[in-house]
Amino acid sequence: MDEVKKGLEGVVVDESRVCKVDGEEGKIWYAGYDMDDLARESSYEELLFLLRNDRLPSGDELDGIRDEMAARRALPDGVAELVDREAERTAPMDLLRTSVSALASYDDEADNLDDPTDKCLGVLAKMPTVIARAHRVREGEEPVEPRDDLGHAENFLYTLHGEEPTEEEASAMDSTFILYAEHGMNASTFSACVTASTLANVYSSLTSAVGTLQGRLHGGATETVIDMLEDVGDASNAEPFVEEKVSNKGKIPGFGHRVYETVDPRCAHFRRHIETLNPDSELLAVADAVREEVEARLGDKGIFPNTDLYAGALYRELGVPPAFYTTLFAASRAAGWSAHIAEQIEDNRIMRPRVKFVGETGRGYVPVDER
Ligand SMILES: CC(=O)SCCNC(=O)CCNC(=O)[C@H](O)C(C)(C)COP(=O)(O)OP(=O)(O)OC[C@H]1O[C@@H](n2cnc3c(N)ncnc32)[C@H](O)[C@@H]1OP(=O)(O)O
Ligand SMILES: O=C([O-])CC(=O)C(=O)O
Repeated sequence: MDEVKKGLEGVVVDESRVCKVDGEEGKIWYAGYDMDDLARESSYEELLFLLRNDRLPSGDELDGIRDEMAARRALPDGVAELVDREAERTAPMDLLRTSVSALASYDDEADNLDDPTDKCLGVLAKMPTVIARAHRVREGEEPVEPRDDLGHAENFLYTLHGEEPTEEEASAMDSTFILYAEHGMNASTFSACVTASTLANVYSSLTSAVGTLQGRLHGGATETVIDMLEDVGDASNAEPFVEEKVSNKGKIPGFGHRVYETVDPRCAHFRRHIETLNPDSELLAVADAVREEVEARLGDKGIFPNTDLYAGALYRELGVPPAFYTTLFAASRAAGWSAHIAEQIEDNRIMRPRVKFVGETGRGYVPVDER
């Protein structure tokens, strides 16, 4: 009864139709569809439709969700002002979290839970706008308003850089949104579900999730990986770097996963896009060299690359500064958060685990002047 499952390892909290992660085989299925196929063939908007409706859209339905997302990209004036005011001094993930929270103030029916997915899509459409705007303000550049004739990923790069991306760049960006979109009951999704289980509004649930993704054991690893690759500097330094980490029992960012016993299947997609955009990427060479050393030393222990190993190197090729990497992970994962929030609300029971009490009882209270 009182067995403690530290880190909730192996605990099954509910049923879900959203995503199957097969950690033994290294496969991901989004609503029954192979993630590998979707990452190559699909678009983020199509995935949003799939997660919402449990089926792929017709051509008209796909146009419909694209138009709907595009129409919801603009920020309320108050949130645009918040971003403009805070972007310089506030870390991007903190600002994204605060902006998601602030969006509740501009929804007259924020607490209405009749169609949580629709409300989440309104937030999800705006997250890239917040990110691009914050980046431009930090750089001392004029914000670029979103365009409704561009897809979700293409529009993000357009608002970030002020010019339309190439087809390869837009396709790589779209892939990153798909790759990071969903991954079962990970920490940030769990956090969203705990908040949703109290019947809090979706702004609260999404804000909880953004906050949870920030940590460097979860989404924040996208940024620590880049710091590590830059510190290593050259592929020839990978061996002594990994040797030193292993002998000091240090954790190497971008490796290890609670679910995978093999390489994370998303790595290959991030990697192939880096190769397409820049076959001479030095960061890619360093990441590959570190990977080879880690697999040789820790593969027996089940330590393999996770999705974050190559993500930063790809974001770099797309011109995204490192401080914004985790915000893009959040903007992508919002798809999964939304789907799980909807499932939670549809068949809800408040989340309320227990802790095993190991403290004392019966301590006699002594008034302060007698201590
Ligand atoms: C999108 C994502 O969130 S993916 C994960 C992103 N996070 C990272 O890349 C950070 C580095 N990785 C880690 O810290 C962990 O692997 C986590 C947080 C992802 C998973 O943690 P857990 O499932 O709790 O594994 P735990 O930390 O207990 O590690 C188990 C063993 O593997 C080792 N290990 C786990 N990850 C690593 C790593 N990255 N480098 C070296 N050793 C590792 C641990 O030292 C531990 O060894 P021990 O049994 O000898 O003490
Ligand atoms: O599933 C997890 O524990 C971590 C995660 O979010 C991911 O790998 O995308």
